[in-house]
Amino acid sequence: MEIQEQVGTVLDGATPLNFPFKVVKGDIPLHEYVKVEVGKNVVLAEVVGVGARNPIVREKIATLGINGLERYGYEVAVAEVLGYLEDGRIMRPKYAPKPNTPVYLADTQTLQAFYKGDMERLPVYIGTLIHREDVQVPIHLQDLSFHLGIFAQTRGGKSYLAGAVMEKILTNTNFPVIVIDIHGDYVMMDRAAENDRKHDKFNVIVYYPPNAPRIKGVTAEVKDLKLSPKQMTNEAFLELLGGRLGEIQSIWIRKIIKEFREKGRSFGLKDIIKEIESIVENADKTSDTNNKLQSGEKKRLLSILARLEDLGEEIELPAEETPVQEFLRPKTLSVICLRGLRSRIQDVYTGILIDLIFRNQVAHYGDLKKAPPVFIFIEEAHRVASQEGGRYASKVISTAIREGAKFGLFLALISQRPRNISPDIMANIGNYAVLRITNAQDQNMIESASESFSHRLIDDLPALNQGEAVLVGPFVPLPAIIKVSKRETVHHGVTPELALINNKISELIKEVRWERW
Ligand SMILES: Nc1ncnc2c1ncn2[C@@H]1O[C@H](COP(=O)(O)OP(=O)(O)OP(=O)(O)O)[C@@H](O)[C@H]1O
Repeated sequence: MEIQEQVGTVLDGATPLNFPFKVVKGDIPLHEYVKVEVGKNVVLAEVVGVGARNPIVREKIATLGINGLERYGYEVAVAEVLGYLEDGRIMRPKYAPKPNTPVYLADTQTLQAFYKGDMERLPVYIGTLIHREDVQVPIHLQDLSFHLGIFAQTRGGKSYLAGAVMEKILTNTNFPVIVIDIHGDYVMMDRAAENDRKHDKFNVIVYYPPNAPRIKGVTAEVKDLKLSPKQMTNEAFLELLGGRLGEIQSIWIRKIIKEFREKGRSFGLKDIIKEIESIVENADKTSDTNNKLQSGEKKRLLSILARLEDLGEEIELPAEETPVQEFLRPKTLSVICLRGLRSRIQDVYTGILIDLIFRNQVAHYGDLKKAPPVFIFIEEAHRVASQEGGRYASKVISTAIREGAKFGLFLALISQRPRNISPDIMANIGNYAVLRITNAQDQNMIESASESFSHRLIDDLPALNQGEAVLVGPFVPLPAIIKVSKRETVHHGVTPELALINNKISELIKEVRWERW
């Protein structure tokens, strides 16, 4: 049994929601947890305001420089009531604590009882309370059915935290995880952080589109990501071509793709190019005027051809396909590495993959081999789920986030600009892991999208340090500010250490001079 440490006394003006108290011992930092008796219940509260008072030191007196007045000073804190426990459930009190009631520091045991993982809801632990490194905060994977938003400004620690959630899912459950990796932050997750050697906790497969630049030093299994035009919707294929196609041009493309589909054969980008070339050639050769192309028509086909050839220079769309169920193997992380591709291509790839997985989950719902529950993490979500309506990826994500959870599709959107995410998509995010954010528009977007994100928590966001996050939503027993624990696997998004690199370059320069000499 821990000894109760009184740190304050409740002052006048308490309500069931919050209460001021005079600090009687030590310094109480913001976000410290205290407990107080209300009736028969022990109520937990979080310190949300701290201030120093001294009734003697008024402005006039302060200028006189009188010694010894400090002893009349004291501190006052304000605590926000979190609740009390009844049969393991957190209840809100209906009464205020009485003035003059002692306020105690919440001991580890009490705090851990509030932040208790419910085994039925699959708890995993990614961090500890910021002032209490001995109190683990659970997040319940079951409640990721309300999806997750991971938001922070650049270098705030988003991908570090996302990787922590992924490694916990993969280590503690059999579910597959897919990450759309725009910057190559997750490609080293097959290695243990402690010794940089391969671990055997889960499998990691890194997929690159053919022709996409590859990252050096990857030790995970590497495969080609083969997406064929046959797997794509017409809309996705047209968006890959970029820019605005004329109506008749898109009718041509739809017609050609339809004919390929009807033949039931696999086909790639090259086959579509060949088909158009042969239409133009045959029309040129024929003497039958009915089969000749009008000059406008020929121009249109040639312009489509040029667009297809340009696309072929950027990416290869083979006739072969990577079967979507390959990404759904148990305990496997599929890293879809799109680093180095143009953002338009990255966005369409993201849309195609989410669409394929969503359709697979719907088609094979209930078949645990073909369509197990899957967690999908999407980087740069402000681009692919942006509010500039009508874009393919955004439409696909909007459908997946609205309807996917029923079919075992749990999404995590990662972004440094939540203000650009479509409000329709934001409205479907129930859980938040938010790190440091100073931009007011981003803060407003989060506050207006989330019922559980109080204004008080929003005010805390600019003051967070790197690696500190506010967790809010049904996936945590109570809102919490945590320090994200050290990663178990290697994070490839580490900020380059300039001093170290500079020294290495100096050595290289020395070596070159020595050789010349
Ligand atoms: N909890 C943590 N403990 C230790 N280091 C951390 C932690 N969180 C983040 N970092 C470090 O901070 C740096 C930035 O983190 P991270 O790559 O996750 O940022 P990000 O928000 O994804 O950045 P970007 O927007 O540039 O992709 C990295 O060097 C990472 O190793």
